[in-house]
Amino acid sequence: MTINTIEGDFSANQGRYAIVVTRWNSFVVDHLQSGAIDALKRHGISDEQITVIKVPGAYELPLVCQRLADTGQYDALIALGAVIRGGTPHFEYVAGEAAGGLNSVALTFDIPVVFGVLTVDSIEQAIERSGTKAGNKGAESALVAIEMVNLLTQIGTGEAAE
Ligand SMILES: Nc1c(NC[C@H](O)[C@H](O)[C@H](O)CO)[nH]c(=O)[nH]c1=O
Ligand SMILES: CC(=O)[C@@H](O)COP(=O)(O)O
Repeated sequence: MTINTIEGDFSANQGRYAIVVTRWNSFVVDHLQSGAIDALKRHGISDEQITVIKVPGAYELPLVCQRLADTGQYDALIALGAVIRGGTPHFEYVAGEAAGGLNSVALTFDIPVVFGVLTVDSIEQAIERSGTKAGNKGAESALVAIEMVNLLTQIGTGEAAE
């Protein structure tokens, strides 16, 4: 007996991708954005399939992603930002609300919302994760988006099984 396996792949360059990018900490987030775009295009996604939206900070990501998801015009959202801990508990609130809000959008609108928001303790950690020795979380997020679009396409809506 062969076990049925369903998994996303990178063979199909389908889908419409919105990359939602914060202006906060642009010195690293801009590198996340370029990494994400490069990864999408290296996997066959065309310029016409990509839309970039700029928001003030990570706290604004969920609302804008909610509005984008509600349009029905995108197959995946990639949320990119960098929340860098300072001297007060503000980090916890910004990072926590961004993560929770983005997950809520994904579940509410049945759309992949990839969490590409760095949550780090220092600028050095942010730099390491935006294209230097710890990779580029923007590029990684783009690959997650492609895989999820293909996976969910394969799973379907379940209507056909009824
Ligand atoms: N400190 C960081 C912020 N703070 C700003 C908030 O995201 C938000 O724009 C403001 O509270 C107004 O609603 N944002 C980041 O993305 N990264 C930070 O390190
Ligand atoms: C993540 C933040 O909001 C943080 O950068 C703010 O810094 P501080 O906690 O020193 O006000």
